[in-house]
Amino acid sequence: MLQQRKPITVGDAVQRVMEYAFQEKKELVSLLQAHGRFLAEDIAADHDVPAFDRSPYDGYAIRSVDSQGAASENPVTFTIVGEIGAGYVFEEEVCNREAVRIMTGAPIPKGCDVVVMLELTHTFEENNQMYMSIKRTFEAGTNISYKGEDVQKGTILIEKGQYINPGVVALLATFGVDQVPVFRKPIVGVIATGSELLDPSDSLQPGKIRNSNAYMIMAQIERAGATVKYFGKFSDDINLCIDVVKKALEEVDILITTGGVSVGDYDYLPAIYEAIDAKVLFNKVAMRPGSVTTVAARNGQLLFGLSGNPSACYVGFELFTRPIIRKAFGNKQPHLRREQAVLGADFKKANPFTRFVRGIASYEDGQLVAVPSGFDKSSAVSSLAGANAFIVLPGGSRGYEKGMQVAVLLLEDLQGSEWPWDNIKKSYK
Ligand SMILES: Nc1nc2c(c(=O)[nH]1)N[C@H]1C(S)=C(S)[C@@H](COP(=O)(O)OP(=O)(O)OC[C@H]3O[C@@H](n4cnc5c(N)ncnc54)[C@H](O)[C@@H]3O)O[C@H]1N2
Ligand code: MOO
Ligand SMILES: [Mg+2]
Repeated sequence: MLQQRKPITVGDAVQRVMEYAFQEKKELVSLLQAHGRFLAEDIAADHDVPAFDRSPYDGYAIRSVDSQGAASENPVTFTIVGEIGAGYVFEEEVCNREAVRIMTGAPIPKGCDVVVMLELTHTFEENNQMYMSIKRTFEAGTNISYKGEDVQKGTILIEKGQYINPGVVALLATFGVDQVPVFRKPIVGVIATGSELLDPSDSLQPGKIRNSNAYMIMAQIERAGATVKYFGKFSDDINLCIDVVKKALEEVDILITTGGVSVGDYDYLPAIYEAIDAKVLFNKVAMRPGSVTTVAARNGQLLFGLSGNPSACYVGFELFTRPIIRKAFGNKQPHLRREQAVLGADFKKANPFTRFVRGIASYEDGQLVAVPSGFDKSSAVSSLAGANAFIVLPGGSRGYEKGMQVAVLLLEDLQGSEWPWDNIKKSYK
């Protein structure tokens, strides 16, 4: 007699998985390789930025005191005593009614406390000497970019766990971090099971389908930030699959299989977990699609048994595997970012399990609106391409109508959320 599986809530299932989060590991990568990684240490400023007072404009550096009395009917003339471009230092002290031609980014010469923009000056030559005149006064400090005005020495600039975006790369370069401490990417193995599977390059044959899940999961692993190790597709042969799973576990941090987790005659994953002494954390989740998602643990390693149905497989990865990967990066918000949205279309099919409808969330007049992205069966592959969100429809006996408030989980978002599973309630008009 078939043993009934007991469904648990999605939140409980995710929690069971997160208890197996593994130890973060650090490595150094060159700055050129750092984009898209996660910082493994806080980075503090070891100098001010700017590191010296500098000019924000092209013009003339002068002493404010010398501009006193300047007016349109009373221009004040300065002797130009030198010129300084960015990257150079003007060594002499600037004295009474002297000006130094200065370029944007150059250090302010000693004695000067004002930069006059070139457009406000008149330059002329007399007896082989260059002069400059101005027709207004300037207060001390006009047009000076002060040392430390951007960043002060000692400030924590970027915290451990921060995603390294182009702006973070700029800071790392500014502070000379050319070997960047980042969290090591977990290696995630992928195995596809199913005697019906063909490679994408194969021609279709009767009863067969192309293996889309493995390629989809590999792209999801990369989107989550981890490294992929693909072991291939295998027919439903239990002994072969046991060998492959065992071998794969020696080479990866996490192992994902797709297919074979339900109750069919050739659904061998439950037997495989038993054969290799893996402890099943759950094998039924109160969700659609992906109710058969099974997760097992063995020697601290997690095995994700994702469904063979493409939409179920996709959802299972994002809800259960993604946060484990993000956690390995010291990320404090490893789960999909949750937002509130207005349902943009009726979804009348009631279901006792919480639905994760693949959807498109977009702003309309400042309001986030979510609509399904297409065909909604667990077996659907077409609706995945357009999806940027899951529309979360809690289980119940009634359907949902356009205009209701719903939670959405955003798929392409880097910010994530700490724990999106509390207070997901039914919303009735
Ligand atoms: N009697 C029951 N039957 C089923 C149940 C159930 O509770 N009782 N659950 C259904 C649900 S829900 C799902 S989801 C599927 C899960 O199936 P499996 O995870 O066991 O996966 P398979 O049987 O191997 O395949 C299911 C489906 O997906 C296609 N598939 C498999 N691998 C791939 C791949 N790599 N790329 C693309 N498509 C793939 C496969 O051909 C099947 O059509 O079980 C229900 N049945
Ligand atoms: O696990 Mo199935 O995806 O609920 O449809
Ligand atoms: Mg099956």
